[in-house]
Amino acid sequence: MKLTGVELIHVSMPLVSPFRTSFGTQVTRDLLLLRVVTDEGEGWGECVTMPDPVYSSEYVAGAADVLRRFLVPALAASGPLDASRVATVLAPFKGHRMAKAALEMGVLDAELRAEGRSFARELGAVHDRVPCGVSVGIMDSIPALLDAVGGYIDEGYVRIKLKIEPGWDVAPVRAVRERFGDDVLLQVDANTAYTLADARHLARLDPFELLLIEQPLEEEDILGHADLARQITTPICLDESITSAQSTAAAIRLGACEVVNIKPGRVGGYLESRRIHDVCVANGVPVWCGGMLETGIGRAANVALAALPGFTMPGDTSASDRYYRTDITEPFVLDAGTLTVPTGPGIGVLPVPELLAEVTTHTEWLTV
Ligand SMILES: CC(=O)N[C@@H](Cc1ccc2ccccc2c1)C(=O)O
Ligand SMILES: [Mg+2]
Repeated sequence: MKLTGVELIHVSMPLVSPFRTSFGTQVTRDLLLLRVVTDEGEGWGECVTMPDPVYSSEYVAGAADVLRRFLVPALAASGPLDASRVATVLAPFKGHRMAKAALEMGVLDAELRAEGRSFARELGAVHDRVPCGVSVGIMDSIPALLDAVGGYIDEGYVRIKLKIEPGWDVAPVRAVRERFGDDVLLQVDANTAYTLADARHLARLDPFELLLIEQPLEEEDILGHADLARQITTPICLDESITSAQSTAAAIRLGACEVVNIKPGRVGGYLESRRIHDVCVANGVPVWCGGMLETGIGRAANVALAALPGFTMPGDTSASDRYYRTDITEPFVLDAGTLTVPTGPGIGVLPVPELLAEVTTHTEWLTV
């Protein structure tokens, strides 16, 4: 398979409602899609960067630049395309895992479509459908939060995740427990908003029997999470800190996490995601699939990944309408709390051209 070129497609999609986290409030999702064109057909990749480097160090314009000047030229110069070699070809360029993940995803999709093989089969999926959780933002009031949570439970979501930050943590968790009871699967995500000095405060969440607390401390603070784990009983899950199979093994060995959130964009792709899954399974650490408000393109691949055996906890693979009134692919619709794993070649979905055109702000063709 030979690379003909890559089209960068900048997309801006309005969110159905503002999504507030400890790092800010989003009202639209501005992201980058890659259309990888080869002599044997096309493949699609989704770059999950945000416009600003507030979730991680990557951001949309930076990803476009590193793809344009370094990653795509290197891939083009590396000879015949082979998805299993993309990470090696791109390794000389440090970091930029979300940009690398998008390019590898596009090559893998093209390769698998040409072979008539699905992501699910390539990655080793063992389920036909995956149970879905939902991520609930920080709200203006407790009543508003309870309305939102009640709505998601009515829609069938099997797990509720609440975004928290200092000043919005114990009270919302207590209110959800009091309203919806102890049987609701409930977890929280701080997106690095706390420090080890908050340990005693975070221990006040212990009585609420949460499944986990996600990324309470900053990305680099692996030892801090290990120290925190000795001061609270709520299991710690890492998100931003998990960047590779190697860093996952280190975090587990250091006692920094009991659960892992796997996000293909954050770790450099779906192949590294499978390696992280394997490391976690070997260590008895449950994993779940995180979300970056992907379009149906990334969502399709995430649902396939979430069907691997070690994904034993519901992830943030929510339905398309959690974030978008209109997705750019056929929408993913919740069915009895689950999403169905795509079975078609590659990621199994394609953008609907007129829907993609409506949300495309600009495109750039990278010749090779
Ligand atoms: C579903 C979920 O909570 N995702 C991320 C945080 C997040 C939140 C908001 C976002 C807005 C635009 C792009 C990416 C975003 C990622 C997380 O688990 O930490
Ligand atoms: Mg998170």
